[in-house]
Amino acid sequence: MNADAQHEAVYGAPPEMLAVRDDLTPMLSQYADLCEAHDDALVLFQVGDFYEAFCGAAEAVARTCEVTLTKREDSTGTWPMAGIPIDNAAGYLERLLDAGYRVALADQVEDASEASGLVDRAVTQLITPGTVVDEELLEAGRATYLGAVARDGDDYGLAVVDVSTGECLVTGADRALALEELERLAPAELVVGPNCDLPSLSFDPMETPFDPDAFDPETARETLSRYVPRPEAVVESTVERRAVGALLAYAEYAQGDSKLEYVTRVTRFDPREFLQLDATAIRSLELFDSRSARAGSTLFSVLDETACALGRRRLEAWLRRPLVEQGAIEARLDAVGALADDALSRADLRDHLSSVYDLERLVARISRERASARDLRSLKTTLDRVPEIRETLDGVESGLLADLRDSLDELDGVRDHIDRAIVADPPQEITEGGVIAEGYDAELDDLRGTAEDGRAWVSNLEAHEQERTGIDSLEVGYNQVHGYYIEVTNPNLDRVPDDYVRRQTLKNSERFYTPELKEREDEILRAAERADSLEYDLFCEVRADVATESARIQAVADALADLDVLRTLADVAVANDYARPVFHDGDATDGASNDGTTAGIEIDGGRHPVVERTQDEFVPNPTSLPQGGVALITGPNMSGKSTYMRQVALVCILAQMGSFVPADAARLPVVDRVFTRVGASDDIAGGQSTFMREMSELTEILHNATDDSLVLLDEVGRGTSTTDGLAIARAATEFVHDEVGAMTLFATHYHDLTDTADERDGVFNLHFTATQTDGEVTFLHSVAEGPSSSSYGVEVAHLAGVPATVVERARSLVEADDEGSNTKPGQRSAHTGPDNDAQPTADARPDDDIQSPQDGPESPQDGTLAAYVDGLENGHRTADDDHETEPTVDAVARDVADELREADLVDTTPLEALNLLSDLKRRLE
Ligand SMILES: Nc1ncnc2c1ncn2[C@@H]1O[C@H](COP(=O)(O)OP(=O)(O)OP(=O)(O)O)[C@@H](O)[C@H]1O
Repeated sequence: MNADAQHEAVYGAPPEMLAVRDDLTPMLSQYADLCEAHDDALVLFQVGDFYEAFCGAAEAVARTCEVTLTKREDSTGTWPMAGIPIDNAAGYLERLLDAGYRVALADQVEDASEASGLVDRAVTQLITPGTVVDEELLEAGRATYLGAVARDGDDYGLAVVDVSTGECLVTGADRALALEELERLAPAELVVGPNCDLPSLSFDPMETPFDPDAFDPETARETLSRYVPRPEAVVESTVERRAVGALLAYAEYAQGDSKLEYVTRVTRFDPREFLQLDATAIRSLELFDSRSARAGSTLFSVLDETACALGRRRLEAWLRRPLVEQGAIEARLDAVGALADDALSRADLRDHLSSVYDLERLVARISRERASARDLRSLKTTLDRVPEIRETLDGVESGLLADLRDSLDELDGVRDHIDRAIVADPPQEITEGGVIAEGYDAELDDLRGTAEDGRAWVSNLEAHEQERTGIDSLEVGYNQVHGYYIEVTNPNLDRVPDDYVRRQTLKNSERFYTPELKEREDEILRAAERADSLEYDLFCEVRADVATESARIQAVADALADLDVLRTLADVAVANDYARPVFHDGDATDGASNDGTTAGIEIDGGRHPVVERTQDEFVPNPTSLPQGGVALITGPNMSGKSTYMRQVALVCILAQMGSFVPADAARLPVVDRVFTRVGASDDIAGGQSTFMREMSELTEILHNATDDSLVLLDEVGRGTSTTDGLAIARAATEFVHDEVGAMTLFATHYHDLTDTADERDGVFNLHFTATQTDGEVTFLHSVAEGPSSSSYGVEVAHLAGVPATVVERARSLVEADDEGSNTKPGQRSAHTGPDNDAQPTADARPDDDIQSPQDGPESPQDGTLAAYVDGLENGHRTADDDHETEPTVDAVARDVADELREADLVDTTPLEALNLLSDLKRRLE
């Protein structure tokens, strides 16, 4: 989409114009200059009411915006041209952005009527996915980030800014963590520093080339010092400083090389201060985006009862970044609890917050000098709510709510100022008067008085002149071109007095003025014009004055956002019957845990917050997952395994973001990370090798999970042959149990895997079942202890109405397989086949010996999964695994390789070569 080749003809001055540079008309010459100066964007050039583009850029605009490609002809040539109307440019700009273009708006910066010759034009704004500030191009409830990444050896710095609100975040981490954070923040546009070497990302940011010098440590310090007094106090390393410095430098450049006044806080965070959710987990738990077409089928949409855009963005941030500090989590839970218990305050808060405007964006517009008088009034309306909100919070018992109430600065000065200065219902335009309230400025009142007196004199003039001249039909009127006039019809012209001066002749009448009328007119116009321009100046002064309070207003915005989220979480908890989770510190004596293991996740009557909304009757299920425990979950397709696993993860995430949870009760540890690996068939990776993806996600988990992590494995190993799949699944289970110690839920169709529970204390089986009632298959959706019956799949096939002959044949195959098989892990056995008989997939392939990629001489002999699988297959890992290894692909491959090595290609005819190849291939297969 963002093809450079495509942009070559679009960005920069059109070569055909440069060829006749000296002969171009002044306007096109100005266009070419601006294109040259902004050769990293498509220049849209204001000509009156249109933005125009020429040559290659015109073709791109015409194609992308579906507008007509016309041409401009002059003495130097014929130039392809396309234009978009300025009045509704937003929709067109959006299309250009979506098509991957960066756009520079070259506006007329002087009044065309005052210009002597060519109107001055300048690029006033660069519009790119990460720098858009126009309301129409922004999603109200979502932060749009611009990001920058810098690298120093193994350390990465990452910074993002939301240019529409001024929120600026910076962090530093090793490569893996930084990439994870980058995925989580998913900036719309990314400035990548030298040598960063980023892999392909799961989202699709516009990568922006920018001056590498901006990443220089000293330059970055200088940039950052424009925003914070002591850069060293904000960031923790040079690489963080380089990232945030370059980021701000680019944002300034995009906003016309000026400081971003509304960036009043640069906040550093450590990813480890939050529950880490990588992009895979965010996606597979469907926190924000759902793979299902059903509306409202994400966790965010279930929670989103926010009353204002501030709250909506904050809710998203909290859900993306649940906490790990128990005190902070409890503070949020206390606040949610207090509001949940107080329906009246909750309703009042909702009411007040729903009339709160998007303060963060308002303040940014005010600082950027783009706010209108209406924006200032919106600010006032919002601030008017603050005392009421404070009052509502007076009676509510919670430390956090009390703190938030205290930080709600009433900003009386700002409110009064706006109230005194700006009329109650100002016009959208700020240059045409009617904006400043009466009594605010004496000079303005005088000027308005003069204009008013003049108009009053004119309105009396008609009667006065009718009486003086005796012409009853005489009229006094006004038009834009000629100003005030006295109109006399032709039959009365003989009675016109001598002081009437002819102004205009019409068909049936003449228009006149008198010297006094002219004088009054000049007076009125002078006063009105002067008043308009004074109003504009006064308005700018008020706006600038309000801008000096940006930081205080942003602090109010911050508190309102938090309040809206806490109120929302309370609403959701009450409406959906959620319970307050209790956190324990992992001590078994602290309760709940049964058999001496350390207490882990204990949930009574847990529900999936999203699925329960779409289901007539959702069956709640308990969870008891000790710390370090691995639950192997079996059961037929559609029985509820994935839903169950996800609901456990969602309960943990909700709890750590400070929300009540969909359960009767929950006792939880604070988890440090949630990992998910969902099965190949569920994977949206599409054409890529899903197995490779599955394995790299598994590797990621096994490397990074800790004993405080929650791991969901859904059908791991399904992407390859049954033998390898089962071996990998077993190895992964053992590894995660023996080496990692993470709380793990593993849904599997490999029935053989359930044996692992006999070998390891911390591994246990759970299962889901189905029954048949009146010929209908019913999934009970309730979890039970122990493994699912191994032949269950065939029974489900039967229940599902698969023809009897097929079911019988399947049964006899299972029995035959049972009799003739080993039960060694890694080999097909009676139960080895995935028990998801209702779903004939790749799993149903006959047994084969495709070697797992981890095998072979290069296998690392360390504590990795690869080594583990290797060990298993070679019989060294498990004490009771004393079977001979089946003839493996190793031996065949070695033979084939030897034969290839020995083949004398010089003396081989093409036919012989083909035969050899075919033979080797057959043996390998
Ligand atoms: N506890 C429950 N109560 C009611 N309905 C449920 C419950 N759990 C799941 N369901 C319903 O069953 C459907 C299938 O559930 P789920 O995808 O979890 O099954 P599964 O066992 O993981 O299937 P597969 O093995 O094919 O992935 C869900 O979409 C939901 O409609």
